[in-house]
Amino acid sequence: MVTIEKLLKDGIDIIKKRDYNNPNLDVQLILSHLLSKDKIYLHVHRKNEVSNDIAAKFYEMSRKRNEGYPLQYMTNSQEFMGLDFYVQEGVLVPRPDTEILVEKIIKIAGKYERKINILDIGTGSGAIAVSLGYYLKNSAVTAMDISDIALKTTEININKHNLTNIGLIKADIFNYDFNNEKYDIVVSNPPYIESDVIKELPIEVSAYEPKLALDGGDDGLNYYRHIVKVFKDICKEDSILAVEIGYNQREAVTEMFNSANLFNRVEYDKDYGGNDRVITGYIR
Ligand SMILES: C[S@@+](CC[C@H](N)C(=O)[O-])C[C@H]1O[C@@H](n2cnc3c(N)ncnc32)[C@H](O)[C@@H]1O
Repeated sequence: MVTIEKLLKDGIDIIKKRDYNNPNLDVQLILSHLLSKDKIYLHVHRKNEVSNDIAAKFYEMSRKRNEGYPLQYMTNSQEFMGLDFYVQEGVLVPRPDTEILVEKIIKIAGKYERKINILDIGTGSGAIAVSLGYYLKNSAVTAMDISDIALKTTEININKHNLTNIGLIKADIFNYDFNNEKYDIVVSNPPYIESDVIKELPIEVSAYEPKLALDGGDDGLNYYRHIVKVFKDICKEDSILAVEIGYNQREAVTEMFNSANLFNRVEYDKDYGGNDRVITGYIR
């Protein structure tokens, strides 16, 4: 039997410090998860012994974490918009930057008195769709993804938050017939990394997060080109299109929005690092 204190110390020795990880926090989160207790418990009960079974799992998970395996896939959890999301290998871990996009839509949608139809293209864990469904009770949200595991994960999150205003569509956005369906708001955080750049990202992302969620083609812009085209067919006379973009994509995506000859106004919102992160086009 080994104490909590010893496990935490051993874990920090196993997980080597890199630029973007935090071994001290990681070991606490791994052990909290295994013991189903919060971090404070670990500190108050440092001298408590844990079972050999848990200790073995802890060492295994610490070694995996040291190889870059994302913590969120081990704990099956990521907080987003104040809600706990179930996440698993095969879906993108929701990022804080994406909250800018969700906050933008919540602000816009608050002004509608009618029921609003929202489409989320590339829903992943359902972070955007589920948050919008949760905070906008006057919304009917359609969450679309090409990936089975993404849709399964979104369904888990819909049930976790007891929502009844979200529907799922399994579809490839490049090849889907909307059949006259129209939406008030179309939102997307599409794959937008240039194909060649993916291998340069931190190992957590490049080795373990799904390429399908990252790869935006040679220039990273394939999905935006197509989403603007699709939007033309599914918009109403006052619809809104809002997309998350990469830090250097404002100009190119603005050009696409402008060439659509559809939007009366385009707005930009910055992320916490001061980069343009969300582009929103208003037809009216
Ligand atoms: C960057 S992730 C965004 C996930 C989630 N919306 C978020 O913000 O955390 C992009 C998502 O698009 C999905 N996707 C990729 N290609 C697609 C396609 N052709 N049609 C529909 N969805 C696609 C991926 O499976 C992935 O879940």
